[in-house]
Formats: sequence, structure tokens, C-alpha cells
Amino acid sequence: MAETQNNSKVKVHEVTKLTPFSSNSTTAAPFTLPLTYFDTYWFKFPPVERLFLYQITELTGDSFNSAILPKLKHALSLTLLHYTPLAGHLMWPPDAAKPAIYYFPDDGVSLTVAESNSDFALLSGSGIRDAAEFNPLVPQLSISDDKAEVIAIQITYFPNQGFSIGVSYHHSLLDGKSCMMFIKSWAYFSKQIQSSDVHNANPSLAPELTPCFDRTVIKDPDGIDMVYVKHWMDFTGSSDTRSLKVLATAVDKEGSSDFVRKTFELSGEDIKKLRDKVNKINNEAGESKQLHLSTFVLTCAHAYVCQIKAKRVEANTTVEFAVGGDCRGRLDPPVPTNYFGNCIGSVIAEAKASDMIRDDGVAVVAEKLSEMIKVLKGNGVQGSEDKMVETIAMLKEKGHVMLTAAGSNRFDDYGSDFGWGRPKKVEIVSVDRTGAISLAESKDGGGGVEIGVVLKKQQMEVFASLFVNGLEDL
Ligand SMILES: CC(C)(COP(=O)(O)OP(=O)(O)OC[C@H]1O[C@@H](n2cnc3c(N)ncnc32)[C@H](O)[C@@H]1OP(=O)(O)O)[C@@H](O)C(=O)NCCC(=O)NCCSC(=O)CC(=O)O
Repeated sequence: MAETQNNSKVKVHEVTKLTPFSSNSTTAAPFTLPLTYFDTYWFKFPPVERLFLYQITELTGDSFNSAILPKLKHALSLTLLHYTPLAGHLMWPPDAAKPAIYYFPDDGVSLTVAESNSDFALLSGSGIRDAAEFNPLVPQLSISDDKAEVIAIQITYFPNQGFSIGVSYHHSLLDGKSCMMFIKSWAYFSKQIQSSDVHNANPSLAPELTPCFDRTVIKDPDGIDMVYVKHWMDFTGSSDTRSLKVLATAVDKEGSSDFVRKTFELSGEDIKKLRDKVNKINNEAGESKQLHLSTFVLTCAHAYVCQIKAKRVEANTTVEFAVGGDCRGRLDPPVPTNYFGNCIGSVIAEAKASDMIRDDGVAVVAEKLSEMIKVLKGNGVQGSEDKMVETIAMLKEKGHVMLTAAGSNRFDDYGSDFGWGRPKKVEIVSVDRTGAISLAESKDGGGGVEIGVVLKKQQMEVFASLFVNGLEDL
């Protein structure tokens, strides 16, 4: 039984292995899926954890166990038939130059079923919540020296309140787009089961949810995949450089008891005001640059300035920014939009904290992010040794301040309806370790964005007031 700070408890009822659905006509054959340079770039980054909270008031144990859980399990099994690599493992055999995903019949995804007596209304709200309360709702991804799970899933029942679905996945094997394709496919089958009998069938998925596992679409004539592997091996520097273990995180989860989580929101109107403000500052400065002032850029710029101020980062500190861009449509030739794996290209840049805390700090950061996104066009999208050298140098720097965003305001997280309605709340739990903000489009649409932030309690109070005041000043 996992016990969190304020005595709320999560009791694990079952840990089981769910295999891809098989019938006489359909059984997944063994296979190996190689890693591309996108995958090997993210090889050592810690897992991503997403949580979807579904409110069903008056949900009883009987109806959870008889109606919800069996449908979710069966739908998951059907989904895995289409997403078989998720049931496999990352391994690095002694005779292989780099790790790969290996799937063998009888492999499956670890599924934890648990029960929580936490306050669902509080957890699924936007107010200040203990960050540690969320950890028992997502499963631990099993990663040892020689074997790593690709994904692990947890379904948690909250008596009389609802249920949650938590997923933890290997950053090098799935990006946000892939994760959301998988979740949407699982949700699709779950809804199908409720309206028809698909128990013995092998139902198909819509084209946009049908994953493409073709690794040859990522061209790598210079072998950048192995260049990245070698850099990671050098960086690890331990006796077993071929270990699959991932990096320690920015914030140790065990020591995160004084961290809190809060969700902020920018409406479409707020974004417009931020855009007008940045344009006005630029016009007044006589700047004629064409800036890319998207919702993403303006949201991050506003949140990053609040973060730097709330954390009281010293003015002479060099602050690093990382933007992860989905490169499917940016590569030449483009990769299919349903490509499943990791296709995130990262761009890193820096600025002085002193420039960010100025009155025009939002414009400074917006310009920086705008330039970074432009780099993701053309050659900047391809892998290169320089990119890895830069990344490793940043990781080596002690006490560096890194600003980045997980998730996206284009993933339609709130569209993940398994048949019992849209989620009441979505969270990227793992930002409590990485220090990133998380993004999702507003639940109610309208061009707004939800921003998930984890900070120490006192910093959060400052952040909240800066976030609101920064908008009022517009
Ligand atoms: C690099 C970017 C972040 C930059 O985002 P931007 O929004 O600034 O830029 P953009 O070119 O995509 O879009 C700019 C403008 O184009 C239009 N536009 C683009 N795409 C659109 C779409 N799908 N629907 C509607 N409009 C769209 C809008 O007008 C938008 O402005 P406006 O916005 O004003 O309407 C993005 O392109 C991108 O790649 N996003 C995906 C990032 C991602 O995969 N993150 C997950 C990383 S993995 C991770 O973090 C873990 C995990 O998630 O699991």
C-alpha cells in the first residue's frame, strides 16, 4: 500500500500482464524494431507520466469491477494487437551495436489496478495540490540494466468519485503524439465495446490512429543514431556503459514533499492580448522582425518569465530553453503523420535571466522561442553530432536553469473519452521531476491553453500572482 503525505492511500489490487488480443486468425509474431536517431537522442531521458481523471459520481466497486474494468482491459488488449511494440521491451543484446525493441509472443504490458481514497475533486481540480499525491496514480516503468518496459499502465478506482488512467512510457520509444494516438485508439475500442460485441473480432482503426512502425522513413545516411549512442555511453561513464538505466531526474521524487502542482489557464483572449503586447514592444523598439507569435510561443514566454521570477533566479544566471518539435511534417521527405515512435527534434538556446525579468521580458523570451522554432525548419530538424554535444554539455552543467514544455496544445488530450465522458482533468505527472511546464488545450476549447506547473509552495504563490498580474497589466 503506497501512503502519501496526508495519509491518503492507494491500495494496489492487481498487477497483471496484458497481452495483445489473439484469436485463431490473429497472433502477433515476434519482431525487432530498431531505434532511429530520434529514439537514441532521447535514450537516457526519464519516462513521461500522463494521467487522465474521469469523474463518475456514485461509482460503486461493483460497477467499476463489472462494467468499467473488464471493458478497459479488453479494449487495451485489442489496442495492443495494433500497437504490439508497446508489449515488447527495450533490450541491448551483447552482439547488437545499439538497443532495440524486442517483442516475443506472450510479452505484454504491465497493468496495475488500484484503489484510492484521495479526494478526487481536489486532485482533478486546478488549485494547489501536493505534487506527491499524484505519484501513486501512475505506475513505475520497470527499467533495469538490461531490460526496460516500453509502457506501463495503471487504472485507479476512486469509490463514489470516478477512476483514473495513468500511463508511464519510455521517452526514447514514444513521443507525445504517439502516446496520444495509443490512448485515442484504446478509447476508441473501449467505446466500440460498449456499443457492439467485438469480443471475437479484429476490429480496425481509423487511418489516423493506425500506427506506422516503418523505421526506414527516418533517413540516416551518416549513422547519427550510433553517434548519439556513443555520446550517451561516454556520458554515462559507469562500468556498464551499455546499461539501459535512464538519467537521474532534475528533482528527486523522494525529496519532493514540499512541491505543489497547480494548473493555470490562458484564454484565447489572453493569448491575443499577449500577442498585441509583444508586437507593441517590438514596434516601439523599431524592430521589423517577423516573429512567430503562436499560442505555444506566447504561453511559454509568459509562463517562463513567471517561473524565473518566482524562483528568484539570480540576474546574471544563463537560462537555457529547449523546444521539442514534432518533426514528422518537418523532415524532407516528410514522415507519415501516423508514424509511431519518437520524432521529436530538440532545439536549445539561452538567455540571461536579467533580460527575462525586465518589463519587456515576455517579448525577449517570445523572440527567442520564435527563432528556435524557425530553426526546426530546414536543416535544423535533422540529427547532428553538434546537437548531442550541446545537450550533454547542458546536462553536465551543475545547477543549470532549464525551461521547457512537455505535452502540447494540439494533442486534444480532453478528447480521450473511453465511453464514460471526457476526462475531468489531464496532468503530465512527470513534470515534477523535470521542472518543465506541461501544456494541453483548454478543456472547453476556445483557443485557450492549460498550463501545469510544479514548484515549491512559496514559489507557487509568487508564480500565481505574477501570472495573473502579468495579464492584468496588458
Ligand atoms: C514546435 C512547435 C511546439 C511550435 O508550435 P507552434 O504552435 O508555435 O507552431 P506551429 O507552426 O505548429 O503552429 C503555428 C500556427 O499554425 C496554426 N496551426 C498549426 N497546427 C495547427 C493545428 N493542428 N490546428 C490548428 N492550427 C494549427 C495555428 O494558427 C498556429 O498558431 P496559433 O497557435 O496561434 O493558433 C510545434 O510545431 C510542435 O511541433 N508541436 C508538437 C510538440 C510536441 O510534440 N511536444 C511533445 C514532446 S514529447 C513530450 O513532451 C512528452 C509527451 O508529451 O508525452
